[in-house]
Amino acid sequence: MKALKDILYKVSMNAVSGDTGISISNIQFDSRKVENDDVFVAISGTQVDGHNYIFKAIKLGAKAIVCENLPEDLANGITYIQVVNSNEALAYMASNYYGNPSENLKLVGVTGTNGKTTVTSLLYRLFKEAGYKVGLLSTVKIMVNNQTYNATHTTPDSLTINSYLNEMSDEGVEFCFMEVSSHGIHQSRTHGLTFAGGIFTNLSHDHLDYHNTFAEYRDVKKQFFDGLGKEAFALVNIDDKNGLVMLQNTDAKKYTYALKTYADYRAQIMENQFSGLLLKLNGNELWSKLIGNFNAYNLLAIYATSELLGLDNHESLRLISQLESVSGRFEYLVSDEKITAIVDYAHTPDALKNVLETINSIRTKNEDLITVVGCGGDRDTTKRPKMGHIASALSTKVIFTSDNPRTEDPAKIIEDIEAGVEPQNFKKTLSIENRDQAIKTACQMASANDIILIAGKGHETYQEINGVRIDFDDFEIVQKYLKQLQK
Ligand SMILES: CC(=O)N[C@H]1[C@@H](OP(=O)(O)OP(=O)(O)OC[C@H]2O[C@@H](n3ccc(=O)[nH]c3=O)[C@H](O)[C@@H]2O)O[C@H](CO)[C@@H](O)[C@@H]1O[C@H](C)C(=O)N[C@@H](C)C(=O)N[C@H](CCC(=O)O)C(=O)O
Ligand SMILES: Nc1ncnc2c1ncn2[C@@H]1O[C@H](COP(=O)(O)OP(=O)(O)OP(=O)(O)O)[C@@H](O)[C@H]1O
Ligand SMILES: N[C@H](CCC[C@H](N)C(=O)O)C(=O)O
Ligand SMILES: [Mg+2]
Repeated sequence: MKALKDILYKVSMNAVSGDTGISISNIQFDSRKVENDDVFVAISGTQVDGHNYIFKAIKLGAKAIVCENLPEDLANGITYIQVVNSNEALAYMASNYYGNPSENLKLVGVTGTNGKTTVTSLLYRLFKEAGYKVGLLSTVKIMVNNQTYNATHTTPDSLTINSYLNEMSDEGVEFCFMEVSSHGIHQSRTHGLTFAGGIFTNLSHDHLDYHNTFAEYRDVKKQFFDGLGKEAFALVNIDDKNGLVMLQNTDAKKYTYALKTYADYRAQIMENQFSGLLLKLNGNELWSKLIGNFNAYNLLAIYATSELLGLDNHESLRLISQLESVSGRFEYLVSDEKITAIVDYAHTPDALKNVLETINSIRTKNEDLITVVGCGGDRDTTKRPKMGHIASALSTKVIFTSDNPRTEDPAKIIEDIEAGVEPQNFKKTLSIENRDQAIKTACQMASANDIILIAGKGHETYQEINGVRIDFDDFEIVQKYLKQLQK
């Protein structure tokens, strides 16, 4: 049991009714999880308003209610706290409840449209190899040093974040790298955390269903940097024009990285091949097994962060050169018949363009590039034609297929993608709704030295159709068909 008034430290309150001296058991923001002596935080969401469940929470045993709007009839014996912002209140309460664990370790947040999983996961591995206890909160998985947990979100809710940070702190974890999504910032999931640093990778088209306009999306990302303290560092990619925007109002120490312009951390690409990248990085040579220009940015961010966190430069260059690609990010295999299959999580127009340009820059013109791609349902519909346009313009052949349709009709999603194909590229495209069959067809179409790119789902091991997740793994499927089709 914990004292409610201690949990409310820093929470901005408008009114209090009842006793805040009471002890509470747990914090809940979902009425369905409430048990005796809990405090229920009512949040107005995108689907329903948590305020409608206050009475239900009380029936299940809630002793205290935190809400933005007080109900008309206040129940006897219940403490009501009216707050300015329920999401922010929840974030402070979660942090207080777990003893402010973000202060016990060096927490680094990575934000941007693409590259967050790559940068956080590789930083996790780098610092582990350097001998530290490390934590990771990422799209792919959560790590508390050596313990693995499944991830449900890129940035979990504030209670979950603080619970993992608490476990990390108990384990003696010194560094934690976490992805900070725009949804996470907007819903204050990271509010009140003490960050040792923040990294901005890039900004391009995504999530415009949620944020309405690109400017709104950018400003949400900027809020993360506005919230950093003066002891923290803010490290931004200034080849992206939004990099400097992120630094405009931050108190943090400012650092920049770039390939194309002068910056604190800069690199030149000396070689870019299928076997990896050779970079000149702040005067040092760095060989990496990672592939593609965009990974040069990720490597720069990783190197800069390791220096800002105090790692020896030569040691970190040595360790970075040993890092392998992250699961589902440019993961590839070469079949006995010399067909290369690449599985990549590119699910935004920019990521797809980067990955296709990378493949085109390292393949010879007589090899075909066959792309299999779809778009997720219940997500930004405006990125669909853009992805259709890019895939058909930059590949020799394209098969449009289903991604995670969620509650949408996959055929309709494919139509949206096809709408972006320019007439001269029509003949390169075909559509096969069944993703398994689409991958099989790509394997049948390919001959020796051709490259198959399967984009959009990367590490995912499921396909979500109408709320049900069926087993589905792009990598396993392409591996299976390439083997089966061996002559
Ligand atoms: C659009 C979105 O971000 N939604 C998140 C949000 O849910 P919501 O606002 O829709 O919640 P709601 O259903 O309207 O309910 C409002 C409140 O009423 C409560 N409630 C509801 C029903 C009930 O019976 N009782 C009750 O108390 C709910 O617990 C909630 O507190 O808050 C929930 C709790 O934190 C999240 O789980 C949920 O993530 C959904 C599942 C989701 O799919 N989110 C995706 C879009 C997301 O967050 N993605 C980002 C980024 C991905 C990227 O960058 O590529 C991520 O960080 O993962
Ligand atoms: N720095 C980068 N710039 C542009 N594209 C990138 C970069 N890094 C990775 N990508 C591309 O974006 C895809 C997704 O990368 P990654 O998973 O690291 O991004 P993310 O920001 O974590 O995405 P999400 O928003 O889904 O969590 C990769 O598979 C690759 O195609
Ligand atoms: N974090 C991203 C992942 C998209 C992956 C893609 N496979 C899809 O399902 O749309 C999102 O939730 O928008
Ligand atoms: Mg991610």
